[in-house]
Amino acid sequence: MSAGTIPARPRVTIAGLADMRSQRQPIAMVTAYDYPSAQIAEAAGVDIVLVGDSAAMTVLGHESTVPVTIDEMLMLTAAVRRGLRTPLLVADLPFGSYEISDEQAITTAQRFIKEAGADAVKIERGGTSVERARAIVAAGIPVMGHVGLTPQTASTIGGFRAQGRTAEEAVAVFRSARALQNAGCFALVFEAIPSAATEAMMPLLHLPIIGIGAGPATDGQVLVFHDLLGIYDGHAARFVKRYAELREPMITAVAAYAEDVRTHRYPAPEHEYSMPAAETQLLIGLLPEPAHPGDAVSGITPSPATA
Ligand SMILES: Nc1nc(=O)c2c([nH]1)NC[C@@H]1CN(c3ccc(C(=O)N[C@@H](CCC(=O)O)C(=O)O)cc3)CN21
Ligand SMILES: CC(C)C(=O)C(=O)O
Ligand SMILES: [Mg+2]
Repeated sequence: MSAGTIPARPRVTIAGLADMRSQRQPIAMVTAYDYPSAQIAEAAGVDIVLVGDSAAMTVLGHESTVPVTIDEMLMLTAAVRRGLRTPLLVADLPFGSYEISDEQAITTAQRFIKEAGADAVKIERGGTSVERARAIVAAGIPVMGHVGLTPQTASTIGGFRAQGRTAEEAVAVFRSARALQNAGCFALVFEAIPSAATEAMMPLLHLPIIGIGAGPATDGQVLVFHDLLGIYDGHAARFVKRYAELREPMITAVAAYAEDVRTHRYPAPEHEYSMPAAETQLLIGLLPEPAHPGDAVSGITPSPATA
């Protein structure tokens, strides 16, 4: 069945996500960073697409999420917008783009809505981020929170490590989650939190919780596009499940192309454009005389010795 024959799914809304939580209908979320990955997420029928600042690592090759800029994230988000219709489009606000003041947070969030077409933004952590979330929501922009392993501040939490593994730490995660809920967030990401801790918190929260490495008790799951497709070369976290191993076939395809070029198997006749024979004859008359033997071959500058 071609995509055109499938009836259009209604757009996913924030109210619709709340309904999914109350009806215990799991929410599927995936990251995307460009037009083709957005089209794939659309065709796959996911509920939420996140333009994650993980782009810093998966797309831009940085070692953490910290270096990605607002302008880089805007460019990626705008590309995803062009490939997406149905899922809710959430954009990560990058490190340094919302922490300074409510004014900075609102200004940055507005750019993602106005310039890139995001439906909502996501910010990390409790603490001062709770006030930022409240301010952005008050400015009319939906906010998703993110607690547990917060990669933007990995250096202050001991690296890319699970959070809330002691009762005391788990209570701190819960307090952040509850504060973000009270600040008006429409959903939260729980990242790298023991399943038992997540399970204990779920009945105490009323908004959709999307987990990544937070066990099965959450209302939904999120995975990074490149991780689930097997095209990310870096270390895979414990929570990653690979649904495909696309890196090897991609390398094989590009290597086959290079080999075809080197052995003159590409391009074949079906890849060529044709020209009427009479036009070719006319062209030869119009072009300068071919070079004489010993002259420079076209495109190659003669060396002083042979010139
Ligand atoms: N490709 C990719 N996938 C991600 O899920 C992801 C990113 N990049 N970049 C931003 C953050 C970083 N994330 C990460 C990265 C590594 C681990 C990891 O390897 N953790 C170890 C140690 C856990 C522990 O001991 O507590 C693991 O084995 O899971 C976890 C989350 C999640 N996010
Ligand atoms: C892993 C998800 C939640 C994320 O924040 C990202 O991809 O940047
Ligand atoms: Mg992120």
